[in-house]
Parts: sequence; C-alpha cells; structure tokens
Amino acid sequence: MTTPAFPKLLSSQIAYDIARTILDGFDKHYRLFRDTSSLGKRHFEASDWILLQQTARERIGFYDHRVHECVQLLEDDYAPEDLSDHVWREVKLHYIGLLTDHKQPELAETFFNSVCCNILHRTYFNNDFIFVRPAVSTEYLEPDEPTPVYRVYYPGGDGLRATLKRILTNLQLACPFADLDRDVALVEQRMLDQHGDAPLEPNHQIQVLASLFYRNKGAYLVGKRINGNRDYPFVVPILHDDNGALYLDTVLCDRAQITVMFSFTRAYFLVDMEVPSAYVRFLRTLMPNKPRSELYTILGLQKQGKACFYRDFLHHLRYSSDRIDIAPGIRGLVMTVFTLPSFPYVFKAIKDVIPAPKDTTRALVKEKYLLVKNHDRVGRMADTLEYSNVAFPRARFSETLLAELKAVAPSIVEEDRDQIIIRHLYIERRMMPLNLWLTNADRTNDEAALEHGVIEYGNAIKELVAANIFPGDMLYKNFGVTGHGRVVFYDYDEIEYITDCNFRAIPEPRNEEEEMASEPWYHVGRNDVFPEQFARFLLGNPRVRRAFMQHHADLLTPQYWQAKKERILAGYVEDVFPYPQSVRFHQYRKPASAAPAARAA
Ligand SMILES: Nc1ncnc2c1ncn2[C@@H]1O[C@H](COP(=O)(O)OP(=O)(O)OP(=O)(O)O)[C@@H](O)[C@H]1O
Repeated sequence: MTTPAFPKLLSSQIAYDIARTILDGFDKHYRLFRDTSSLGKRHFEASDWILLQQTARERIGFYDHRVHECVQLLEDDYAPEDLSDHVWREVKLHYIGLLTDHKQPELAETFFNSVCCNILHRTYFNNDFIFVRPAVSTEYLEPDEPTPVYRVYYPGGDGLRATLKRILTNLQLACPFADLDRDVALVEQRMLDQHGDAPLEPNHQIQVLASLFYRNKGAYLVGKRINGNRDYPFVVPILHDDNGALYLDTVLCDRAQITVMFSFTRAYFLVDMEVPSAYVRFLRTLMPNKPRSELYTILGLQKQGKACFYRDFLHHLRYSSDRIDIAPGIRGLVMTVFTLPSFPYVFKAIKDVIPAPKDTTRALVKEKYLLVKNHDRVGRMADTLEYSNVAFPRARFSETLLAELKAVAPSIVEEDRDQIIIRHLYIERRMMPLNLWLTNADRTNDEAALEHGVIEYGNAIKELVAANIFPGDMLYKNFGVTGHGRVVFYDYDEIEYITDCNFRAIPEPRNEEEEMASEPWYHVGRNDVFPEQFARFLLGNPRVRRAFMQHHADLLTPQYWQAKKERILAGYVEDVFPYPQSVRFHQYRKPASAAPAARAA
C-alpha cells in the first residue's frame, strides 16, 4: 500500500493563509446562520409567521453565497501557479490544525471541500486534498457558551408534574401560557400512560435540548425521559392561541410520530446551536433509524446532510452488490429515475429533450425543484438533494439504464474508465408510487389500503393547497407512499402557486356543435385550471371513484379551489400539524382555550 506524500514540514505561508481564509469564510457563514436561526424565537414570540417562514427560506441560500465569496477571494489573491499540489496538501493540514477546539469542525470541513472543489477541477478531487472522511472528531464536543446542549431534571424530588412545569418555565418564552398547570397535567398523564407501572429507578431523569425547534407556527421542546436502562423520547409542541397566549398542543411519545415530525417532507427547523453535532447525536438517540444526513438537513444544515449522505452512499455501494436500475412505475417524460434496490433513495436526471405535451426546459425544471426546496413542504413534498458530478461504478449500472441515460440525457452523462459520471442529479427518498399502491390494493381486494391511499392522496392535495402549491400534474403516479403510509408529491415540473392559477368552471355549451366538440371550444388561458375535469383522469377505477367521492368530492369543484386561493391572498397562514389530530389535547380542553380550528395533519 502506498501512503500519500505527507509533508514533514509545513513550510508554505501561502498554504496557511489559504486555510485561514477558508476558515474565516466558514466562521462568517456559521455566524450568520446562527444569528438567523436564533430569530426563530423572536418571530415565534411575535406570532410573525410570514417572517418566520421567510427567515427559514432565506437561510437556505447562505451557504452557496459564502462559498462563492470565499472562492472569489482566493481567486483574486492567488495565481493558479501558486496553488501547486504541494500547497494544497499543506492547506489541508493547516486547516486541521486550525480546527482544534472548533465547535463545528464537521461543517467547516464540508465548507473546505466545497471551496476546494470549486477551485480545483474534478479530476483533482484527490483524496489527499479534501476531507473524504471527517478528520476532526466531534465526540464529546461541548459548547463554550454557558448554555449546555441539553438540561437534565430529576423528577424524584418534586414529582413529574412540577418538574415539567419547571422545564417549560425555564424556557423563558416572552409570552405567557394560557393555563400551564392544565397543559402540564395532560402531558404528565400521557407520559405516565406510556410508562406503565414500571418502578422509578434512581437514575430517573428528563433531558431536554436547551434550544427550542421553530417551524411554521410552532415551537417544539425535544427531549427524553430516562428510567433504568430505558429511555422514552418526547416532543412537546407549543402553540399560540387566538389571544396570543401559549399552550401545549400535545406530547408526542411515539417514536414513529416523532420521526414523521423530522421527516424529509417538511421545512427545515430554526434552532440556535453552538455545537450542531451534539444536537444530531442527541436526536439520534430518539430516532436511531434516521440517518445523520437527514437530521443535519432538517436542522437547516443541508450541505452537511449532503456530505453525510454521499459518504453513506459510498459505504453502501461497497457493502452491496445489486444493480442500479430504472425505478419501478410509469416512466417520466421529464426525468429518468433510477434506483439501487438495496438503498432507499431514487436518483433523478433531467432529460436533454423533453417531449410534448410537456412545455418546459431543463432550466425551468430546475427552477421548479428550487421552488420546492425553498418552500414549506408541509409534510407533502419530498425534499431533494441536488448534486453535480456524481460518480457511480460502471459495473453497478444495468445495461438498460445506461442505454437509456445515453439516449435521453447524453449531455449530462460521461463515461470515465470504470465510472459513470452524472453531471446533474436530484436524489430523494424512494417511495411506493401511489398508482402502484392503488393497483396492488385493487388487485388484492384490499379495500382498506385502497381507501387509505385515496384519503391520503386528497389530504396531501389539500395540505399542498393550503401551502399555496398547485401540483399541476395530479395523476396518482406523481405521488408516493412513504414507509409511514403518508402520501407525498414528488413530480415538480408543472407546479404553480395557487395564487397564480385561475380556477374556472367549464362554461355551458351554447349550441350542439359546442356540446359535441372534442377539444375545448372556449378560450383556455395558460394558468386556467378546470377542477371538474380532474374526474376524467382520477376516477376511472370504480373503487377509487367511490372512496374519492366519499372523502374528497370537493376537490372536483372550482369553488373549493377559488375559496382557498382567496384565503391565501387575504394573508392567512394555515395551521399545519406535523402529527395526527387524534393525539392533540384540544379534545380535553374547555372551549375557552380557543385552540385553532382542526385540520387533518
Ligand atoms: N421518490 C420516488 N420514489 C419512488 N419512485 C419514484 C420517485 N420519484 C419518481 N419515481 C418514479 O419515477 C417516475 C417518474 O418520476 P417523475 O414523476 O418525477 O418524472 P417526470 O418525468 O417528471 O414525470 P412526468 O412525465 O409525469 O412529468 C414516477 O412515475 C415513479 O414511478
């Protein structure tokens, strides 16, 4: 085995200066990221939902701006001939030295990789220059600031209820609680129900993350109760009532429900963290099956999510032998979608030529995917990771897939010895396409599964509508069913804002000729939508029709869509509950508590 040339002496001043510049760039990035994340608390306290959403949206673009800024600085200051291989090797070593005691070393390494890869040509993705694996450990990393990562409370003395009350009071939210005693009693009861009659052990304790998680109209307290060698995760959503006072909407104790709250189909949280790796470590104890990549992403650190994902993927490739092949389902006109059966994600490459009736281009498709990245996905749209230049081992590609990619997307496919490089790719969670789900349910006479699929489909559309999203192409094949049985939309090329659409009733024909016309005889504008027509392509199957008409017939009327549009235009931000209505406390409260109107989550 050859060891890489390791400089025995760090002799280059340029190398040190470059390392310093990159780390300064990262530190500026994280300072701004944290400042912005900490605005979550202020906007929540002020019930400024529009600003809270806007802040979360703006934060997504920060990383690329800072990388770009840093690359620009380095390119202005150094001539290409200054940057020899020798210098790059030293830059990395200096950088590792500078990261001693750094509180976000894993993020700083990823930033380093982004800057380096922007400057160097891809063939230089020499493992000696970048951080293929993390070099600096995040184990036992503690904040410098007085606020710890999590706080520990022992209910043994004062009892569970008083301890819960202290935890909530210690959050020091600027708004009063409407009736904290009432809410805490409900939380306590549910925790006790979950606990059963297991005896309390000497180590009985509650650990809660010091920062709240903010998203949409909610603040979430995240923690776990430990008793003996068992732990019980929980999340408490804190909401505002109509009078501006706070209340606890529920306590989620079920790991599956907690996992759904942190799902890839939701907007990123705003959380103030000095040591993000410690937050991820804590969260993994609540959701051991959730990959670190998805936890970093949901905390708004999506580049770190991407870096972790790619490392996981390479690892998985090494320890699997199946073939990457075209994803099951109806093939798309815009995308070639492929997957590795043993790995729960799909890869999507935009075709070079997009055939009619599609009226779009690669640039427009990318715009729509970006829109979804920046929009609140309300649990109903899959998040995508966007990559450039992804290398796959050629031997793992099926011949059919390779032939298809070369035929439909030659401009983004490159063969390089034993590798296939895809120049642009989206990666998202694999789901069961809803058309396949419904067909299976129909074929096996599984009425319950069929009805579930249809109910969830309608709920998904209704929640998208509330978030100002018109899916455009509403065919079942464009929706998928997640492992938790939720229906999620994943085909974004025809997406529009509800507020940009014009929902119309089909005009009455004025004569027999118009009545018999096979094409619309009336003028149809670019953004005109005729909901009555949805029945034609959604309700062909009688069982599907029955379930649909029972639960979601309103979706076929223009009035439904127009009313929703008007509501959004009037500035109303709908409530989105990332947990089922059935677990909410509102049913136990007196009407005076004025919780917001219920809507299916
Ligand atoms: N996340 C996913 N999980 C599982 N299968 C998927 C996923 N995304 C896409 N597919 C499969 O790939 C097919 C095409 O995907 P998609 O709808 O995104 O492509 P498209 O080219 O935009 O389609 P269309 O022609 O309807 O616009 C889907 O019908 C489905 O079978």
